[in-house]
Amino acid sequence: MKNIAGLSIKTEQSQLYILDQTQLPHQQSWLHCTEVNQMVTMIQQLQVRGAPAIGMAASLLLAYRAEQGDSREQLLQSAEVLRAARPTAVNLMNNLDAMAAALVQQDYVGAAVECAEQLFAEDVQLCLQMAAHGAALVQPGERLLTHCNTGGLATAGVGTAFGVIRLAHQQGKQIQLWVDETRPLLQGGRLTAWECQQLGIPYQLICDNMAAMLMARGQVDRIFVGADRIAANGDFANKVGTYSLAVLAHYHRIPFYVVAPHTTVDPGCSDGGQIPIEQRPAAEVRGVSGSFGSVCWSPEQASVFNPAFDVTPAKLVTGWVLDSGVFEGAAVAAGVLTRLR
Ligand SMILES: CSC[C@H]1O[C@H](OP(=O)(O)O)[C@H](O)[C@@H]1O
Repeated sequence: MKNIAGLSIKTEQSQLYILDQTQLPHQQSWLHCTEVNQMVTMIQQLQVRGAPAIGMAASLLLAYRAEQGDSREQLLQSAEVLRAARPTAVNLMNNLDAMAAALVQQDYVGAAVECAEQLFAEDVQLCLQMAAHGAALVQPGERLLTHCNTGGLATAGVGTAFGVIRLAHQQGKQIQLWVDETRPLLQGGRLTAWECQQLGIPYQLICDNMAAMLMARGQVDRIFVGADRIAANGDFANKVGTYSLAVLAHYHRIPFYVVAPHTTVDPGCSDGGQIPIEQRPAAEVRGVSGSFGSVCWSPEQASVFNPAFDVTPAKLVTGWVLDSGVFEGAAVAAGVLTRLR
């Protein structure tokens, strides 16, 4: 396996390393990953996270196991174990489907390694294409808002929604960025803020419940969010809190865009009601933990509802920024998303 250098995933001398995102922004800790169950834990604990990144980590782990001499049968079984790690991000399933197709070839070791490397390289390019299409929508001086983390930490490349924002900044458009902290796991406050610091993007961190006031004050010009799975009709699942942003944007007539590669579209889901939504541990809502320590601020017996994602209906979306272009309501209603692959 050749050397690969992503912001949160890298291979060196055929060994796989994952940047532990639960320790960011205060600690950069690279974890050496060699085992399937270890990768499952990393995905489930969001040490590696983000729809494309999850898929890349899983496929590269399988390629590593192939080079270690695992049999075809072992590798196909490992792919099924990895597939069950998290249910919503369809990129995980798509990557594992591609790896399974490679594993039936006679030289399954070489095919698995080549497939994993190609998937990574493809996502790098898809990110650049999404960024170009999306940044063209951004007018000079706009105040943008984003939710969760959709940058290099969540992908193999520059990101999805954050890749758009990053390129608009690099194009000198003088954008300002509102960053939703994104409770409960704070992907915005910890990870997007960290990526903004690395890139010199002017941002202000807000609690999720402050977005409405900013929109009411006319201080948000455009919203870009990512996606974990897009249904055939354009409904999409994304980090919980996205739906409320979309409703607010609709009410305040603010352009609202979802940014994702075509590998996040699931033609098998006719609408958002068919997207499986991951339910996560109660402890994540009762308190918080990370490199800064941990604290539980709720009664330990507090009953908790903790869906990792919510579904935004297509009717609330201004446009879908994909690697092949920007699509608006009529095209999506006509089924364009199902003809992209
Ligand atoms: C570029 S996809 C990022 C996508 O994944 C995040 O979820 P999680 O942090 O739970 O993996 C969030 O939904 C982002 O939009």
